Amino acid sequence: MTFDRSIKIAPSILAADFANFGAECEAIEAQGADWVHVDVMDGHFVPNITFGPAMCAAIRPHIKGVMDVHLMISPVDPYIDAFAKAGADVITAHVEAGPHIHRTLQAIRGAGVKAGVALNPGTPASAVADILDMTDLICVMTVNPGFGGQKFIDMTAKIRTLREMIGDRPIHIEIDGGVDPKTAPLVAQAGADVLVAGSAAFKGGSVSNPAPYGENIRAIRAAAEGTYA
Ligand SMILES: O=C(CO)[C@H](O)[C@H](O)COP(=O)(O)O
Repeated sequence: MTFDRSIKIAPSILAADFANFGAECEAIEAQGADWVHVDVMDGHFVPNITFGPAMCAAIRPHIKGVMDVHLMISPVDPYIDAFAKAGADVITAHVEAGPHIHRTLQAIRGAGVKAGVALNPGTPASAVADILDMTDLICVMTVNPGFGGQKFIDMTAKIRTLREMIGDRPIHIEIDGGVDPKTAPLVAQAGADVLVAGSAAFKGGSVSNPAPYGENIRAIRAAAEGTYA
């Protein structure tokens, strides 16, 4: 996985057909997704339960590109090896999920995986100031985590602060929650390069009618790149 700052669209399979994940991953990639985002929720750190490492391992053969695993779980450390073995390219843990984010990031990189750290809307940019050199991605939550389809919370000031703090380090800024063609330009202009989109990416389409996925992804990308009419 090489680093670049171009806009990457990462559809969240939280909005896909839960009975058909393998085919959904293939369809969304064929329609232009750059990364596939997998939202792991435990019913403890967030009030919803989704899937675990076995599901990630099952969909891995259906994803050609980056499998981006967002852990909304606490504790995190006992599960890192399982998600790494499942084939994650990026594993992101929340800074709020425990007292030892430094140890968690070390463990993720130690497993040979890119290490991401996520910030809830109520957590300031300063929470990652001392861990930048061990971080490959900062996920700025623009909803309170737990569910898809929520209203976008404006975190553009935080994104700008993070971009300044990062300087020339090779760290992605990922935005997660309520990203659509209206909100994508705000976060891209502020300095984000990875845009997670669930509802806005999958809306109107299906495995048997995937063309809307492509239209949705092209609209979000064009908006982020400043060409959306
Ligand atoms: O992490 C998440 C929720 O915790 C989802 O990835 C996020 O909400 C994306 O869904 P949508 O684009 O529908 O808001």
